[in-house]
Amino acid sequence: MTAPGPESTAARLVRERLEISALTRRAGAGLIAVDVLVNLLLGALPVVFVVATAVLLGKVPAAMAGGLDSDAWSSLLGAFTVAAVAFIGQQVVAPVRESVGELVARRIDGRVIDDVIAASTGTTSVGPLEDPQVVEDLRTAARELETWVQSPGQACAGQLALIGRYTQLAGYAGVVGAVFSWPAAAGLVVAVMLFRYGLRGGLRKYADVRFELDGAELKNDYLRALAIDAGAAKEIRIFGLIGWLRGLWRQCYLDWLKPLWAARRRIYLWPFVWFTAWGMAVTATVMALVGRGAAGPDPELTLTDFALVVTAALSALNLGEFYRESDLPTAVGMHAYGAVRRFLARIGEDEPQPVAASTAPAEVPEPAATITFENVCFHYPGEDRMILDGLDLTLTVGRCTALVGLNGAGKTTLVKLLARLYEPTSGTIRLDGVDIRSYPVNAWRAKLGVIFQDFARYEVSAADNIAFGSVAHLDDRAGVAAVVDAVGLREALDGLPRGLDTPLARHLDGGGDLSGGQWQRVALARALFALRHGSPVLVLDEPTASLDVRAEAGFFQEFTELSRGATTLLISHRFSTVRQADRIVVLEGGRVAEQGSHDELLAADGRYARLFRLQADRFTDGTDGDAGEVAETAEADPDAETAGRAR
Ligand SMILES: Nc1ncnc2c1ncn2[C@@H]1O[C@H](COP(=O)(O)OP(=O)(O)OP(=O)(O)O)[C@@H](O)[C@H]1O
Repeated sequence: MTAPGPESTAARLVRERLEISALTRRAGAGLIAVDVLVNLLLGALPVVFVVATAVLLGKVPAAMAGGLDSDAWSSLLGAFTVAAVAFIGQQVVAPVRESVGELVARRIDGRVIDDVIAASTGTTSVGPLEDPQVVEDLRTAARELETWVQSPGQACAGQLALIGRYTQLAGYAGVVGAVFSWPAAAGLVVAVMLFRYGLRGGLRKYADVRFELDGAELKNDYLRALAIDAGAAKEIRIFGLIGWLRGLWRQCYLDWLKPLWAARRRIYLWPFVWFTAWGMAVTATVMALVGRGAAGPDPELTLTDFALVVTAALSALNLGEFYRESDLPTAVGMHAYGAVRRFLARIGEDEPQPVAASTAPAEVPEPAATITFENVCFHYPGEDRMILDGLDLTLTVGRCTALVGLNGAGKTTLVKLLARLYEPTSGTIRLDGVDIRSYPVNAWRAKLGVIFQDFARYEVSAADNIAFGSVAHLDDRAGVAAVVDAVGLREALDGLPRGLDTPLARHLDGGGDLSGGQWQRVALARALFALRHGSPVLVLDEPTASLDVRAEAGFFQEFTELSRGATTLLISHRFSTVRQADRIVVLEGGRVAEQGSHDELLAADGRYARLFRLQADRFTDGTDGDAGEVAETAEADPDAETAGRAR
């Protein structure tokens, strides 16, 4: 199969317009009909006004001569009424058109946002959301959708607004053709379209350049957010990064704008001169023809006709201008929609295919004996390096398995595979002998309560933050209160303005915030809540990293009690936590290097024992007790890094 060649500009323009037309349909037939009608009206009314005004002028001499009671005066009044209605009608319809256009744009953007959200949240795997190209397309689309200025919806509304402008042009050309000459009318249309072609071509190229510089614009957005967000505010001040940040931001801003300015000069100047010259030549010819038609002893045109043709021709030529409501929104909005379409197309590409249904039921049975990783290999999409390389591991149901290993050994990656956020590159994960991929993914995930190292901190009430562990039981206040007590959060939450109902974000009305360790307890409570509502497999990635020494010491004892009967996978660098697990697994080189109980591993005197003793040596030197870090040892021996974080 040969790869498709580059698309010609004309083909791209046609394709983009067809895509936008197809998108426009999503505003709904009724709303589109109203928009088209309003645009037709807005296009016709100025033409009616021009004709009525010219007719009015032509009737003035006869009306003046005939007096107030004459038919000529009545006829004058009739023309005046038509002109007045056309004029007032324009003033009334113009804002209506704005509103209807805005409604069309918002409705379409709402649907596009729905699509984007559905696609982002609908993937089985999180892989596509970490693909740099997908992320960039999503950010580009989101930027235009959030500002509502040059969004896909605005492109649709802008395209519909052209109906008004071109109706007007057709009306003026019709007047010139009917009253004077059809070739002159055609010449006017050609002149206007030449102006428009030059202008829209320039805008299209400008939009191309703008989107080519997307990377630079996104970098600017990042630096601006970095400067004003609270997240990095502390470090920026303490490390004196303000000057660096300002300088970099200024540099990035110029790196983005300078090519844009240069392109703008290049894009607009010569095409503008070229098309304007042609447009003016055609215009001059038409006007000369009109002048000749009105001159001489036996003119083709009466005075009224002449006034009408000149006004219509000049009004038509005015339409060669930039259309504020249409040109830029269409040019940029179409690009934004291109980004949306690319995002929607790519996000589905890496989706794992379910294995053949075999004999597995749609419901996931209660784990009975084991969860096994069989010869599992895995590398992240787009990367060659194997993170897991022939991993064989058995988790015994109802027991606690601790997973240890150096930073980057692949512990969190293993959890992602267990939760089917990624699928193994090869190998299989089984529940009691059945490939977990043969179950519906959501049914499988409902069996898990996973708290990652970087667990989510939702800006909702404390109660919901916990109850999200089992969203079907969001109203179970007694259950929430029970796990709050279990993880020792009662006092901290009672101290918040609205207790359990306090939104956990200070910028929200009546909101409050928690310390890092308190947030970690919220995450633990979420896992417990999941467990109590039917998720028998608990995975805790660094559950004690932010707990104080006393809380950490009590953690395991309490948690064993609370999670009795659950299958627990515990990842920790703290050996005081790890040692109490039923089984400990050391991960190294993408495989299990050692496994056994704490005593067995110490007796085997292997890697675990060495790491543990490094910690124990520190522990027994009497200087910093259980809370001591093995910093010096870790620095001296990279192998000691795990132990260095163990307390
Ligand atoms: N989305 C990703 N894309 C590419 N590589 C990744 C991705 N996430 C993690 N990695 C890489 O995979 C390797 C294993 O990471 P993982 O987070 O599983 O390690 P870990 O054992 O949990 O480490 P730590 O103890 O520091 O938490 C690391 O080298 C990391 O850089």
